[in-house]
Amino acid sequence: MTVYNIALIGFGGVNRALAELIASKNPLWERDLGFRLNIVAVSDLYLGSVISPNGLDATTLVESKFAKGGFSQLSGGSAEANNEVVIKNAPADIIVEATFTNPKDGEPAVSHCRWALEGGKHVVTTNKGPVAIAAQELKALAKKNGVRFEYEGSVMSGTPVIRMVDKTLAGAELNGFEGILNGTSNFVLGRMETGMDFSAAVKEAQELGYAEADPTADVEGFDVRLKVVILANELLGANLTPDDVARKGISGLTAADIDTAKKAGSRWKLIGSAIRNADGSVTGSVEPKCLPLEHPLAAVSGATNAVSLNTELLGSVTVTGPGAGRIETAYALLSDIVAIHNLAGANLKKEAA
Ligand SMILES: NC(=O)C1=CN([C@@H]2O[C@H](COP(=O)(O)OP(=O)(O)OC[C@H]3O[C@@H](n4cnc5c(N)ncnc54)[C@H](O)[C@@H]3O)[C@@H](O)[C@H]2O)C=CC1
Ligand SMILES: N[C@@H](CC=O)C(=O)O
Repeated sequence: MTVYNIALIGFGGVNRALAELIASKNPLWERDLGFRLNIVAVSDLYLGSVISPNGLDATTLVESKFAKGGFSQLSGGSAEANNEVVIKNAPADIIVEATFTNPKDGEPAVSHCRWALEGGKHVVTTNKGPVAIAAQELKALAKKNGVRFEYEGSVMSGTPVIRMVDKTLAGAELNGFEGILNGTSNFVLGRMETGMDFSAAVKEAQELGYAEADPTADVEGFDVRLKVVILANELLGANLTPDDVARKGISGLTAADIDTAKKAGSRWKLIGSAIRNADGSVTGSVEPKCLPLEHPLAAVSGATNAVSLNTELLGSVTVTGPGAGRIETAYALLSDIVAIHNLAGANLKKEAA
């Protein structure tokens, strides 16, 4: 039986959801995917950190109501989030990075990824910071150390846009994309259409686990800007940084704007896009657009995301699916681990007794 030892960095909505899945689905994964996951360490800013070489019980981790610093109660635990010690010293095959996204410089998550890859540990992450800001460096580091840096959940949560386009649209000649890439802002706009106030709608998105720790990132377009950078660099071969992408969020939209659009048979959406220019350069942008109801992105509601890919050979191909949510995003981490598992010659497989 193949067992992957994993260390969770950050134990908020997403990594907690992964632990929930581990608690209930390991037997299914063993049967259908050929591996099970064993949590050997967790580190969280609020809860502290713990290393348990034989593995922590996922159900206990999920069900215990730990107070601040509560991991100190566990054997091998500390009230401090000793991320560096955990990443470097825990006997993990895979580091699962799901701390806050820092849209400015990606830190400290970039360092978390660096420490892991330098130590020959795979990284799977839903954190957009390291991917948008340091993907080239981290991919090169992974290659040098014979491991993988995987980040499917950094765009559109568990909806497999990065891997799907990479694998199944190869050769279709992608010229650009436009999409709804932030679940929170789409959810908020939908709620405002029903008459809900902006702040109440943001609060609801936070309660549902969609929003960033600071929801300004969602409603002001910073989150979409990172996702445009990730998709443009990954799928269009661009070399954009967040500062290269023009950005405008939805906070300036009033109830009257929403109402006027509705009466005109249209709907406001926060659109992230990128196009390849005639000279080969790529331009990205984030802005609210008032779309006619017949537009393919106009009907995308709630925390659902969608991206229309403009290809030379197929025309427009639209991928749609969950764009946020705890379990949905934890699934992205699982899909990254499946990708690692499926790689021929992966040297991390361990035959348990
Ligand atoms: N929730 C969602 O729907 C999605 C989230 N993401 C990204 O996944 C990551 C995790 O998201 P959530 O779990 O929803 O966030 P969250 O805010 O619920 O949890 C983040 C956790 O990380 C911990 N943390 C923050 N900085 C830390 C540090 N330096 N060291 C150790 N722990 C630290 C916090 O204490 C918190 O428990 C974020 O980067 C987010 O942008 C990506 C796609 C979808
Ligand atoms: N806060 C983000 C979560 C996923 O990246 C969103 O709402 O889309």
